[in-house]
Amino acid sequence: MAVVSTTELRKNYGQIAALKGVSIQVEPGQIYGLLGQNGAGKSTLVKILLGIVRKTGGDAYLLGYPAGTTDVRRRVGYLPEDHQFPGYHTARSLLDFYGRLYGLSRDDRQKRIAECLEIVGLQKRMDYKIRTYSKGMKQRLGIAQAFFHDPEVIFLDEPTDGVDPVGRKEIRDLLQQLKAEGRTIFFNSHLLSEVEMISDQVAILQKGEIVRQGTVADLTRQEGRFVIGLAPGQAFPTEAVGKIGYAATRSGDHWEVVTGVGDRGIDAVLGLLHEQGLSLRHLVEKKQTLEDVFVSMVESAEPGTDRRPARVARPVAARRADR
Ligand SMILES: Nc1ncnc2c1ncn2[C@@H]1O[C@H](COP(=O)(O)OP(=O)(O)OP(=O)(O)O)[C@@H](O)[C@H]1O
Repeated sequence: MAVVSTTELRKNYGQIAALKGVSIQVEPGQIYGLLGQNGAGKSTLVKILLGIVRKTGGDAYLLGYPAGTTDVRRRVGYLPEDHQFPGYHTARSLLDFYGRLYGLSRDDRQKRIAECLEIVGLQKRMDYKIRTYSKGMKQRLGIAQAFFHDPEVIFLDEPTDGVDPVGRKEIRDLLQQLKAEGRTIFFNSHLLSEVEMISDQVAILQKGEIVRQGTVADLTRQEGRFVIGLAPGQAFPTEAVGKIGYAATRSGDHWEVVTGVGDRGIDAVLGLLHEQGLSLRHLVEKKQTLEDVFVSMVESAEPGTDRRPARVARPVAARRADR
């Protein structure tokens, strides 16, 4: 059973169509990365799944139940974007507070606090006030809060936002650890290299629509392009390769050979190199980065149109109706 399943999910905020028929599936034990520009609808999708915002149409299921089902929330952890834990709390007192909300006994809370803070590497600072924590420490504490009650699925909104490269690596390792424990991780991020490094599945959301989804390998593959390197001093037989119907261009110390999409493959070129007594030192199918894929997806959008419009204060009744 899919952990998250949406079909033709739609959400309108008044005139604004935030989601225009989104269909996604997240399988158990995956790290699922949701990408999109500001205002693409990422938070809206997560908020519908968590029952914070009501859908306008379509279907949304979380752990097999309609999104928003109260009992399912116990099985879910959530780290919101820009969380602001009160600075007067310590890591220990904050998790104790959440433990009481979850209805854990005093003994269970003490045990779980020690375990969780050890996992996120905050045990030595657990009695310091949160206001003395760095951004990376606050994010790690936020993640500890999200998995404190041992949830099956964890939603993380920009978990590495504002964190330095070392802190980001620590958070990536932490997410891998949570995945190794069998949890499903659903996260939003603007940091495409992060998403590329840890996600099993990725979806790109643009103006309320999923424009690409698949594994990182699927999304970044450039079918029909190979990069070849020969032993030092050997010249690539561009002309001979051209005669058998392949275009080759030099790129630094390597040559890029276009085979085109289909069954043709690169074998004929390799055979020719062999016949000519050349020695192959490097051969890979060319890949693009997730950033290349993402930029090519969104560059067709008119500049600025995907930006979140300035919020205008609206009557309370209208805002309630949007929920
Ligand atoms: N409560 C609301 N009332 C009216 N419009 C809203 C509301 N919340 C979001 N929107 C609009 O819905 C669209 C999607 O917003 P959403 O916050 O889901 O995008 P996002 O991808 O999470 O953006 P960001 O990366 O900036 O957090 C935007 O056009 C936004 O202005």
